[in-house]
Amino acid sequence: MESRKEGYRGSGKQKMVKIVFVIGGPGSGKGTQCKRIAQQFGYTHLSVGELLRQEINSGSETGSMIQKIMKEGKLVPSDVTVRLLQQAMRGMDSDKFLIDGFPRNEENVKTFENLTKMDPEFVLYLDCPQDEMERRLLTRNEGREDDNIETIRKRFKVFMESTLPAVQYYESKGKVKKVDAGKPVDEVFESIKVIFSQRKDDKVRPNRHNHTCLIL
Ligand SMILES: Nc1ncnc2c1ncn2[C@@H]1O[C@H](COP(=O)(O)OP(=O)(O)O)[C@@H](O)[C@H]1O
Ligand SMILES: Nc1ccn([C@@H]2O[C@H](COP(=O)(O)OP(=O)(O)O)[C@@H](O)[C@H]2O)c(=O)n1
Ligand SMILES: [Mg+2]
Repeated sequence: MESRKEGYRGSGKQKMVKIVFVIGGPGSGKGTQCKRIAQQFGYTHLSVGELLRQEINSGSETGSMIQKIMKEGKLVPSDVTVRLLQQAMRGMDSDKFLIDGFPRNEENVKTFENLTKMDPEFVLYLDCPQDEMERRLLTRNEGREDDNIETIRKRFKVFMESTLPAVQYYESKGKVKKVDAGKPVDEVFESIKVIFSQRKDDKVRPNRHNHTCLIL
């Protein structure tokens, strides 16, 4: 399917943007691969988890609500998440967004559709065995409150019960590109490169100013 830019009207201003969602279990390598994709193909990388952590660090009331939910490995209400995402997209002078860690459930999907009237170009699904994801998270060492074995297990459960149905929704629309994310980083990126290189808009190497990863 040819890529198609969507009108983004959330702020009153019209902005033509293209979005790709990156979904995968906790520790599947979303952040790692998104950085590379952003650099090589000129996308702006937005990590929804990082946006939520920024809100926690701002000390707002919403932030303390988010912190409790994250610690439990649960999902933040979609209106909060999508609002943060919209704000971040509005603030960036970019027309290609790689949205990492979103959607996480069907409510995320519906809220995004309702508020932005946009559809992703496609959904990159990083498929990784759970024991490998667990190993990676336990050695990630980013000081995250949710990277402990108890919360990790809860996050796996949420992934199976809530996120996989969202993947299935996009599968039914023919929008999912799945890669085996259990392999070493470079090998996973090789598979991802094939997917992005096949797309007309992404073939051309981006200009250098487009390489920014906004949040990470
Ligand atoms: N393919 C891979 N093989 C081994 N380790 C990986 C791989 N991809 C990522 N990692 C490491 O695993 C941890 C989780 O990766 P990350 O990109 O943060 O995943 P996610 O954003 O999906 O939770 C990090 O420490 C990262 O360096
Ligand atoms: N769409 C999203 C994304 C993240 N989150 C919350 O943020 C946490 C961390 O998300 P993340 O994407 O940074 O986690 P990783 O998969 O990168 O390990 C999740 O476990 C949820 O609590 C959410 O509620 N909704
Ligand atoms: Mg991540």
